[in-house]
Amino acid sequence: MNNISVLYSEEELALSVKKLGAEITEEYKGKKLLVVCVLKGAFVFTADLVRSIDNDMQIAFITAKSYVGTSSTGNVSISGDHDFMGLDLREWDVLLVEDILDTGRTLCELKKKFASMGAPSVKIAVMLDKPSRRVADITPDFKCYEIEDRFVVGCGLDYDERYRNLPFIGIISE
Ligand SMILES: O=P(O)(O)OC[C@H]1O[C@H](OP(=O)(O)OP(=O)(O)O)[C@H](O)[C@@H]1O
Ligand code: HPA
Ligand SMILES: [Mg+2]
Repeated sequence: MNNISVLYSEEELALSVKKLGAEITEEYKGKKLLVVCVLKGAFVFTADLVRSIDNDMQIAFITAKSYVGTSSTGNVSISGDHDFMGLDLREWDVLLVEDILDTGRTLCELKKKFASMGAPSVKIAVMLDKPSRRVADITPDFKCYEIEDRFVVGCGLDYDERYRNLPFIGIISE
């Protein structure tokens, strides 16, 4: 059994997400916003964040996977609906929503992909940023928290597919 200690409680996270939502609302006033949720990890954060953004928007989903246990394989596999509901990406300002920016490999790949489809802007919103582990040159445009190099779980984040349902962000130790 793993030990999990609370890093951010459900209550503090909710406040932080609301604040971020207000910031994003300002940024996208008058723009055509396409929010892209990066599955699986971002499903909880996206559901909370979009309800704190007071703009017209559409929401799409894409799947990206590169971790086994606590290790990045270094190989990001992207799958899912690449048609984006038939939208012409050249008309949409894209906001990629992620649970965590760690080495940066996942978001680097995704940013390139959406830019290559002609989106006028591709920005990044993350719940957690772990800059000390970065190998790709990428920074978040919007973030709730910057964290140290610890493996975290909860609110969508998993350890071998477990703990995504925890309502808080926790640090796991074996
Ligand atoms: O910055 P990086 O080092 O690329 O790490 C961040 C990515 O890793 C996790 O996804 P994972 O590959 O574990 O898949 P999951 O979303 O299904 O959990 C997390 O949800 C991010 O998508
Ligand atoms: O700290 C983490 N926890 C869960 N998944 C992750 N994917 C990258 N970093 C992490
Ligand atoms: Mg993920």
